[in-house]
Amino acid sequence: MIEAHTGAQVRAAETPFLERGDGPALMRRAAHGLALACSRRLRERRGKVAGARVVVLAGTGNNGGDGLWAGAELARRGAAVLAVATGDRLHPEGEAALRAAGGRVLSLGGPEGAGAAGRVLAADLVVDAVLGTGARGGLRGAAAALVQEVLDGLPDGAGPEVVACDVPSGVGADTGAVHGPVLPAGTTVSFGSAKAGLLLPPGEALCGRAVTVPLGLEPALPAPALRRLEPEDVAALWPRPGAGSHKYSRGVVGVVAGSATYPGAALMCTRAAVDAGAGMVRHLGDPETRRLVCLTSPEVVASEDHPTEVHVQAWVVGPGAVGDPAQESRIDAVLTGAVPAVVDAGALGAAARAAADGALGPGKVLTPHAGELAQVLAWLAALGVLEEAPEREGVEAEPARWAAAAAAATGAVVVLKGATTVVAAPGGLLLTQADGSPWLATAGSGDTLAGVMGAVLAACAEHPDAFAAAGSWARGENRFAVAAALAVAVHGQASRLGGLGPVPPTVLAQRVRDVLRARA
Ligand SMILES: NC(=O)C1=CN([C@@H]2O[C@H](COP(=O)(O)OP(=O)(O)OC[C@H]3O[C@@H](n4cnc5c(N)ncnc54)[C@H](OP(=O)(O)O)[C@@H]3O)[C@@H](O)[C@H]2O)[C@H](O)CC1
Ligand SMILES: [K+]
Repeated sequence: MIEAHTGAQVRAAETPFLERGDGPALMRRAAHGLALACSRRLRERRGKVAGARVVVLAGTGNNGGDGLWAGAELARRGAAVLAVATGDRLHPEGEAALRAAGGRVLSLGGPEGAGAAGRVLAADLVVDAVLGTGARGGLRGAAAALVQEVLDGLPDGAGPEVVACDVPSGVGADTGAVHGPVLPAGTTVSFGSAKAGLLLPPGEALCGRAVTVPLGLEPALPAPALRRLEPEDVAALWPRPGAGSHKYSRGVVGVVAGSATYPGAALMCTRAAVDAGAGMVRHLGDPETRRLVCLTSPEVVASEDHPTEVHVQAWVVGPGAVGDPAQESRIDAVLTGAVPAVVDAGALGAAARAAADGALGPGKVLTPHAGELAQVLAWLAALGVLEEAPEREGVEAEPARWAAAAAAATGAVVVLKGATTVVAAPGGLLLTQADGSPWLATAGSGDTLAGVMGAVLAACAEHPDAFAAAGSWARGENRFAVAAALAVAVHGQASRLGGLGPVPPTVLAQRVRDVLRARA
């Protein structure tokens, strides 16, 4: 499991060390880890550190200090190191160390400043140490202009290796928000803990591979602000049948999906629930869709019942269920009922209305993409539950903020789907997953995800401690968020199985089986 913290959390854990006078030691440790990561990149790129051209973009604070100390270490290993001071001052000890090791300093505001972009573009490696956890907003003035000039001058697919110090400057360390121009990093080396912004969209796309350097303050860190499940967590947590299991104890998934206009959504959703290992799958829908479901997935029991007439552990409602009054009535019954449910696509509007009325039942997991979440937020604002609602672009700029706002306003888990998917629980738990291939962005892959999620939700619905192996944070109501993150992770892993390429949703469902078998 990757655990990430906010800047404030790391600073709080750091305070006792600073009070004991250990600040310089912490910085030396951080800088050494940064220098090691830079040396590794240089060896990969050109075989050795000696003779490499290194530019350190150094801001005025401790982030700049880390960069300068790391630059000093690289200079001692024979690199030609130039620090570009982006502000009116530099960390004094860091600057002295760099100069003592033979490094040089150029002031961006001085006469040589005009040549700085050329020096950056000609470098083998650039350390981005302008802004860290103390940043307010993004790069400004001359520093922003320099980075923009470098971005404009970067040749396609080439240019210097960029190593970001703690966080790429301009990416919000806590939010992942991108403020102004940012130099995309190949590697981000963070200290004490990964900062939450490295695992949040849209900033994550600018962070490259993440490396964390331990500083010794880790035991003093509080519960993380954000978590991410890794493949070994998925293997450990995915619900598996025991010797005494039977189809009902493993979890029955009820699917309210499809309509005469969109029968395919029901086929993909039910197929995925079967392939993800549900004990049993029931489908409720119109006669033609039911016939097709039974033909493509004979394992599914299809009927014209109302949800109040069948017993399931979890529902999936919404995929393709539009323009059909009988389906809408079934969806309303599920939303106001006590059984957990994945609420997707056409059912999201009804969920927002139910939440505004205080009628949304417990254990609901909403699965919008950015446009759908903007719509849900607009409904919640119109119904007086939220004060403001952003456009789709606003959701994309701050996905975690708006997923969390929707979770708090509805009392449901919100799964905001994207290249990095954000899972926000109403109690504040936050997980993100970035396992999927870009080929996942295809019609029907959301129907498949909903089916997979329904299978996990059904398995944990009656077991508050289903994921307790992950820690006490995963217990109780939070298990629904863990179930959602597990489904997103497996769905993403399935999309990458066998290499990158097209993955039609029906093929994806089969690959879910393969992922689960491989992780058994
Ligand atoms: N986590 C740890 O235990 C350790 C962290 N280290 C490193 O320290 C930074 C945080 O350092 P800090 O000095 O608090 O903050 P920054 O270096 O990020 O930036 C603060 C300076 O930058 C100026 N500032 C703020 N916003 C902007 C902006 N948008 N544009 C330009 N300049 C900005 C601000 O100056 P002002 O005069 O404007 O207030 C500050 O001077 C952390 O990220 C780690 O890299 C330790 O080295 C090891 C322990
Ligand atoms: K930085």
